[in-house]
Amino acid sequence: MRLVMKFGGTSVGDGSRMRHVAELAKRYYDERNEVIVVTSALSGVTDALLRVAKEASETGRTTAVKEFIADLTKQHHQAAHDAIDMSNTSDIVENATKEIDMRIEELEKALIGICYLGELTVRSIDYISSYGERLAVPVLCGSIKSLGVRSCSFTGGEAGIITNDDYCNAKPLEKTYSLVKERIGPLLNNSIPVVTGFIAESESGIITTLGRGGSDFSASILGASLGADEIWLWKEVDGIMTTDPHIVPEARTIPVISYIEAMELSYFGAKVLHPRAIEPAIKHGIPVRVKNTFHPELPGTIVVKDQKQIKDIVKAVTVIKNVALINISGAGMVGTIGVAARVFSTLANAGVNIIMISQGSSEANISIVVDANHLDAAVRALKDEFNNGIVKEVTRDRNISVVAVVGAGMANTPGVAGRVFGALGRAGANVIMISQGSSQHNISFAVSSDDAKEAVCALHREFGLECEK
Ligand SMILES: Nc1ncnc2c1ncn2[C@@H]1O[C@H](COP(=O)(O)OP(=O)(O)O)[C@@H](O)[C@H]1O
Ligand SMILES: N[C@@H](CC(=O)OP(=O)(O)O)C(=O)O
Repeated sequence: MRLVMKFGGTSVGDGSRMRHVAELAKRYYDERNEVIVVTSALSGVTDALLRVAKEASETGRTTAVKEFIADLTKQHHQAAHDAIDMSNTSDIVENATKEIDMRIEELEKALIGICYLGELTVRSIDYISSYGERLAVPVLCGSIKSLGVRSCSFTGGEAGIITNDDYCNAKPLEKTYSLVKERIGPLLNNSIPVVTGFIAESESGIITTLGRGGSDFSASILGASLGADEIWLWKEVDGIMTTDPHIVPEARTIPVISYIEAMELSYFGAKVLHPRAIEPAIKHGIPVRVKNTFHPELPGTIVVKDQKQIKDIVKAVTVIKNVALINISGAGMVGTIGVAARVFSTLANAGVNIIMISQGSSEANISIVVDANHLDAAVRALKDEFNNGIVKEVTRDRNISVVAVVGAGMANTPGVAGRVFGALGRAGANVIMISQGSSQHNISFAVSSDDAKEAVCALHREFGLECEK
């Protein structure tokens, strides 16, 4: 089989985990599979890079940059020593360490530059955050080599992933698919190529990123380009589960799920998949498997085009935190044509990401859930736009979460909404806003963040998701 295997940040969290990942890749390679490895940054490194870049631009403190660089160097040197087997040769660890040092030197220069400039553009954010993955590849590639398997490393751009220049959320261009095939395809019969997840390159060779959590997307792009038999996303969980196991420990693994359900789950906040991760896989009909790096013997979840038999009405419950509610109200809105259009174009022009919308039939009120980071910009833009009395009030609430129940079995099954809201009522969770897409594959609603955990637990119980069927 031709397999693209992506390992997330927790899976490559340190040197001993990297070593385990290298052994896993070798095991499948030795079983006569063609294996391409995609790696994320060591867990926490992308967050740390973004934090230090922001601090550098705000405070200009070069000493803080130097301290960060010293820690990062130590962390990656240690990882290289722990991941790379030195019983045969010390060259591999020396080469990996040299590459790490070279990358870190470039990174330090860029961060010091940001200190002096005092500004951080989206292009610089992508450049800085790319170093998480660029520091991880020499370690993983070295680890695989030290196990006696040929390996070479690539950045996403070197592998052929070419995007538009929508920094921080770049989209692959069509030529990616043939370029990756041309560059990586010929290497598969006698080596395990290791490619950085998350990062790519624009047509003019500038580093771009595919958005946070974007390594899943990279794996899917590579899998689609190379006509993989399956794309395997290795994580710290047993698969796609009925809800986040960190919220409800009784969550169970979903053995089979359709593309559409998996996409809905990720749109509604299940951090297990990047929201765009399976688009290329869908387009090329490639199954995606989610597996646990630390329990490779478990089958995980397989995401397929169509599920033959749908026995569960609701497959999973998700929660999106970090959102906020805006309420736009005023008697003048009733019967005034074009208010909604003005609201949405104003928010679009302000770069606000809208998560949920609801308008009562009285037309005197529009409620919108937005990304919490966009709240201030959204309220400012709406107040500027409606300063003529049609809208009386624009209010905000930051203490909001969106909970969703997802499942293709909900379509045409009467009574699901009744059960959802009945369960929430019994749990004492106050529903602030409701939305159901016409696909009938999800019902989502906003609650106070204080009620979110209870709401998720109540729905998980109501639909029998915690017990084996
Ligand atoms: N429905 C779900 N099923 C599985 N994991 C979920 C779900 N919803 C949220 N999660 C979270 O997604 C995370 C995915 O695993 P992780 O190893 O962090 O992935 P990656 O490193 O690829 O980003 C888990 O830590 C888990 O808390
Ligand atoms: N390192 C990047 C990309 C990524 O996908 O990471 P992870 O696989 O750990 O979610 C991030 O943190 O966003």
